[in-house]
Amino acid sequence: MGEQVIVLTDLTKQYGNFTAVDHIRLNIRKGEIFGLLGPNGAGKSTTILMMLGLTEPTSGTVEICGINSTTHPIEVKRKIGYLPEDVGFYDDMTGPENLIYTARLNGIADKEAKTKAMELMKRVGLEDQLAKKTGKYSRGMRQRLGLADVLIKNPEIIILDEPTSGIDPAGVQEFIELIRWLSKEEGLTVLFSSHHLDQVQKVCDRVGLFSNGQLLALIDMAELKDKKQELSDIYNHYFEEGGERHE
Ligand SMILES: Nc1ncnc2c1ncn2[C@@H]1O[C@H](COP(=O)(O)OP(=O)(O)OP(=O)(O)O)[C@@H](O)[C@H]1O
Repeated sequence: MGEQVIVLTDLTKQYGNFTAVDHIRLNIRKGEIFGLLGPNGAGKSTTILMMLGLTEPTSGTVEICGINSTTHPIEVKRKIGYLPEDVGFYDDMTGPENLIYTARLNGIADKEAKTKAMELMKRVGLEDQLAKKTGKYSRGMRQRLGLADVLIKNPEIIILDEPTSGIDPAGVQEFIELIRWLSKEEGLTVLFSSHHLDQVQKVCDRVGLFSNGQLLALIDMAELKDKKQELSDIYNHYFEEGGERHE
């Protein structure tokens, strides 16, 4: 059993009488790629917001690398890099200029920022785009730069929210390989929130199936593979077409 870097204990969020996240208990190990899978409104984003310390739980706790996200949100933000679905850049600046800007905001000295920016451009496969303004980037290039922008802060955990939406199939495949490589080579813990079963199946080590604020199932992808099952078999066991839950 590796070190637990994300520990959710009976995590609950209510909006008035509505329960968006319902007593979630979950431990995620260092270096794991963990998928948050579930239909719209399942509670994935609310759970992520509580991990980031941006929303307070109604009850229960979130600990990130042993730090409580609710009481110590600033410390937690240093540990987590968050890539939203649509990342914003300064469009009239190049990729490296955008990365250096982020590095400066995070207190990284100029010389180191420049070196790291160039290293990361290479690592995310944008070494041929050094002089291009980000306003002219394709969607896939923007997501790659988004990943570099998250990594320049040296996070221990990265949270990717629907990171492949709008990218073509070849771009998706490359992005998935990049995520796997980062997790394997750098021991980075990755949370991958998505509706895409096929992508979650390809990239994740374990998957949590969310519905109506609850964690319905925890799926170990290696075990699933051994049993020659597909993630869709499990998903369809819980949901009918259109996201309705089986009784
Ligand atoms: N600020 C809020 N006030 C009231 N209800 C909210 C608020 N934020 C989220 N909810 C509700 O909580 C539930 C869970 O939403 P959440 O965004 O966490 O789901 P999700 O799984 O991330 O869905 P999606 O895949 O569509 O992003 C939804 O029913 C949503 O309408």
